[in-house]
Amino acid sequence: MTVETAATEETGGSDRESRLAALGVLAEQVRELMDAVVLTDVAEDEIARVTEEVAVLTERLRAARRDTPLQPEIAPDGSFRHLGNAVAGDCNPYALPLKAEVTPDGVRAEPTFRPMHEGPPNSVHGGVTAMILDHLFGTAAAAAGRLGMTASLTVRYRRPTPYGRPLVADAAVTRTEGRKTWVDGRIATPDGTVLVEATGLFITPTAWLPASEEVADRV
Ligand SMILES: CCCCCCCCCCCCCCCC(=O)SCCNC(=O)CCNC(=O)[C@H](O)C(C)(C)COP(=O)(O)OP(=O)(O)OC[C@H]1O[C@@H](n2cnc3c(N)ncnc32)[C@H](O)[C@@H]1OP(=O)(O)O
Repeated sequence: MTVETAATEETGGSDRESRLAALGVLAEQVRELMDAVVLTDVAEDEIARVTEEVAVLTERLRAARRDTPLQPEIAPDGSFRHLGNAVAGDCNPYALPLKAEVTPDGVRAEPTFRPMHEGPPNSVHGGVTAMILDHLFGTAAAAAGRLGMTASLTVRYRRPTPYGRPLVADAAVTRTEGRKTWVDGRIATPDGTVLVEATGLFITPTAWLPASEEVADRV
């Protein structure tokens, strides 16, 4: 795994940080746009006008483009970040973005899902909650010095997951064996009602072993 270090101030890092912050604001605005699309009830001719305007904006952004989304890197403050990631990336409109914090037991987050995550009527799609747990589990493994790829994820859906209100998610490593790491966790309401729980198996690719322990302090 190759992780670049973000540009420093001497190499124009503050300009880059400012641009990335602006991209984060754009991504958040696009999330608002996506919710507006799934909820809008405006007239058809207004939908057509908005579609034309969005097409123009899309072309403006395409005027200069990278080959891939933003890749993992060490931020100026020394922490790991992956701004283009589909779950945690501030600059990816598809991401919540999930903010995980390391706790004495593992990791914890307070995800709030959105109307655009609709699955069954009025609740969050099971694939979306599984994705969030998958990422949180990978973060728990990394924080324990066991950076890995998901080999399997078993999800148990206990209650429909609502959007529009803060929930609590946590994950912790339960067992290790060689390059294998098992992680358990859940998404629950703040009062502790479990909505989704899962168990994941993460495997550290042999090539990642040298970086694996080093990353723990950067998560
Ligand atoms: C400075 C940097 C900071 C970084 C700080 C990062 C912090 C931020 C964290 C972000 C967190 C993101 C979390 C998202 C995580 C994804 O979304 S990952 C994407 C989804 N997963 C994938 O794409 C994985 C695709 N699969 C693979 O690449 C490979 O199959 C794997 C999983 C790496 C394993 O390959 P391998 O190492 O070649 O495994 P192999 O030698 O065949 O088998 C090893 C052992 O595992 C077992 N095994 C292999 N596969 C499986 C399986 N699927 N099920 C059960 N057992 C299995 C084998 O049987 C074998 O067992 P033993 O015989 O040793 O008992």
